[in-house]
Amino acid sequence: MNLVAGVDSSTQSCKVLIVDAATGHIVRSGRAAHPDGTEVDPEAWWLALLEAVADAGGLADVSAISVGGQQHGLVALDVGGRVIRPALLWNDTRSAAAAEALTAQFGAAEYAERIGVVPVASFTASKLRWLRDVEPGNAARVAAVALPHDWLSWRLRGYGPEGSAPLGPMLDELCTDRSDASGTAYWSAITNDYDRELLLAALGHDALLPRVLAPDEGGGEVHASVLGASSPAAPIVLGPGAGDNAAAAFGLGARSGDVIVSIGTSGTVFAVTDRPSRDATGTVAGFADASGAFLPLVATLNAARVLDAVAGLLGVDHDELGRLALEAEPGAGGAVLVPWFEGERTPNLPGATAGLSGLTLANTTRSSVARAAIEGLLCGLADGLEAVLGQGVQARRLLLIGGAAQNPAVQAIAAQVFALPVVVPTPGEYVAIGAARQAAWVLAGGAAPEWPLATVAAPALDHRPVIRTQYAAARDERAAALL
Ligand SMILES: Nc1ncnc2c1ncn2[C@@H]1O[C@H](COP(=O)(O)OP(=O)(O)O)[C@@H](O)[C@H]1O
Ligand SMILES: O=C(CO)[C@@H](O)[C@H](O)COP(=O)(O)O
Repeated sequence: MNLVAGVDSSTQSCKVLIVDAATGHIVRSGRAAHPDGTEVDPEAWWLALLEAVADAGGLADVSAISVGGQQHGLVALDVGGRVIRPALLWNDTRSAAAAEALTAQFGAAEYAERIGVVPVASFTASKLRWLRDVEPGNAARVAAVALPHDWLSWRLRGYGPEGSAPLGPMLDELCTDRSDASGTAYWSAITNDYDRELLLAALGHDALLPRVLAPDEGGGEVHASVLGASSPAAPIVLGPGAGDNAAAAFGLGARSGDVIVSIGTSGTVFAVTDRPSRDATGTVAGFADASGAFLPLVATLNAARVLDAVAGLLGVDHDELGRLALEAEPGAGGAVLVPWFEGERTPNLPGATAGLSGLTLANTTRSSVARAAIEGLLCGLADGLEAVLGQGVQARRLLLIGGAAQNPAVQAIAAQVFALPVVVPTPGEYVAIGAARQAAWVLAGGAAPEWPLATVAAPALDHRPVIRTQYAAARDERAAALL
């Protein structure tokens, strides 16, 4: 049996799957936690990757590996390959003003036309501009800019800071892929090239950027010494890797008619298309996918953690939160949670806070609050779905994935919020599965392997328009009050 490994270095944790390259069957798995916070020392991701690999039984019998990772995070490297400051993550909203400054400089329409995205706080370019404005000394030291998955792949190949990596700081060995490059806001999925003028506007000077590999192009080999005791007998081929959403689409084998809704730390709505999108409102980001196509995507900052917070407030676990929510009627008796706990990206209100409204003596109950939390989270994603469909995407079904998609109440309420058939794939780490599929593709060449997708639930369509109608009123009122 030929084994390949797929990694998901996501916001909250690192997950590793060891998979049969021929069938996609998962043979072993491992995981390790990431630190909390919106800025993280990348070394913590590296240590978590090594821990997750060990937890998965090592890579001694593995022939290829690919790394999927959270998008956009800024890993700024100096000339010696050292990380200049903790990485600024996609959910760090301090770069909101920087995003506005970049957009004002070129105009939203020009950004959309040139690179398919308009800057928001999450994108790497906005973080570089923030660095230049707020930490000019650090900005001046930037010799190369990497993303989380690029940097981890580089470390796997044995490169790294002088003195602590076997092959040293060879910055020109940094590689990335189309999907992650498209989340920087200085690489274009339309031209397949970096836009250096946009990089200069962000950072203030030029810097080395990772070489963008083709979807099935090998990105070197894992350096035996970085794996310690589990070092393999034969070389392990490294795939190009991908941004986590693109990796998930690849892992699901998404095709025309599929729209994916992922409820992890971020909430995302996306589809694989054969044409690039250009949304000058900036709501839909025109990213690239992991197969050579495109990935129009809407992201929200507030997703699974909305349920974590409300479960904590009610003093219950996720199962009980779901049970409580299903006790209340659709619409939660008029109680609405607009869940902008961490500011929001869609709509673009980085300074927003959450609000619970419509309370009466009748609906101020644990079950209504639990339902309002799930409805509010899903309504934000339903707004995202509308925007994706507005880009001409055809949708026949919605694939629900991510940590919170495993909750039966989330599945049932999704069938009430979305006016589309909802399908829940078997619970799984689809980002890591996509990375493993990419590794298998690079290893074998030819066409990408076809792995079957098992589904676990398909809740009957039960559309209840009241949920979105009352949410829209509360959302608009809250947004107006914040502006
Ligand atoms: N049954 C569940 N119900 C609701 N939320 C859940 C459930 N299981 C996991 N989660 C939440 O899902 C999140 C992790 O999902 P995941 O997709 O792995 O996130 P990420 O990839 O962003 O790290 C956590 O916030 C966790 O609390
Ligand atoms: O910012 C985005 C997409 O644009 C996020 O989707 C990040 O890629 C983080 O993903 P998770 O860790 O929540 O999976």
